[in-house]
Amino acid sequence: MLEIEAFADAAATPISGVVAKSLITHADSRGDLTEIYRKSWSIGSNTPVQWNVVHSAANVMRGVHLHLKHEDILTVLQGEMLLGLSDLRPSSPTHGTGAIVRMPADSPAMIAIPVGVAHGFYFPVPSIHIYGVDFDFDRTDELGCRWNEPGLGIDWPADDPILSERDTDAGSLAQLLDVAGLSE
Ligand SMILES: Cc1cn([C@H]2C[C@H](O)[C@@H](COP(=O)(O)OP(=O)(O)O[C@H]3O[C@@H](C)C(=O)[C@@H](O)[C@H]3O)O2)c(=O)[nH]c1=O
Repeated sequence: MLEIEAFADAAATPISGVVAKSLITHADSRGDLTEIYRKSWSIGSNTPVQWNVVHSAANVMRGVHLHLKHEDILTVLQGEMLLGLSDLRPSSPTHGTGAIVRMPADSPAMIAIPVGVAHGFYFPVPSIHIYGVDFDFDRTDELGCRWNEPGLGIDWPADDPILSERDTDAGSLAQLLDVAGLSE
C-alpha cells in the first residue's frame, strides 16, 4: 500500500499520469478551511466540468471502472478511501502496474486518474469523497470489470465488499480490455 506522497512528483509517479497534490488545511477555533482545487495546480489534464459528492458505507467498493474519455480528479472529505489503480494503457511506460493508494480525509490530497487507468474505490469506514470530471456524465464511458480480477495487480484488503448491481455483474479483465480496445 502506498501513501499519497509517492504520487507527488509527476516525473517519478508509480503510474504515469497519476499525480497527487497534498492539500493544506487551515484550522482555527471555528473549524478549518482547505483549498481543494485550483486550475493553476494542473491536477489532471483538463478543467473539470462536473463535480459529484459521494457518501459510502463501510466496506463499500466502487469499481473497478475504466474511462476512455474522461479523467477523474478526487479528494476524500471524510473517512478513508483505498484507491486501487491499474495501468491498462499499452503505450504507457508503467503499463501493467497495479497499486493501492491510501487516501485518509485527515491528510487531504487531490489526485488525478487519467483515461486508461482502471480504478476502484474501497472504503474501510463510512466515507465521503468528491470528484470532478472533464466531460459530463456519459454512461458509454463507464466501462469496468470485476473488482478482484488478479490481472489488475490490485491486492485489495477486502474479501466480500458491498458492490453495486453493475459492479456485481461486471465481466473479466480480458473482456474489458477487448471492449476498450486495449488488448495487446
Ligand atoms: C457517475 C454518475 C452517476 N450518476 C447516477 C447513475 C446511478 O443512478 C447513480 C450511481 O452511479 P454509479 O453506480 O455509476 O456510481 P459509482 O459506481 O460510484 O461510479 C463511479 O465509480 C468510480 C469508481 C469512478 O471511477 C467514477 O467515475 C464512477 O464511475 O448515479 C449520475 O447521475 N451522474 C454521474 O456522474
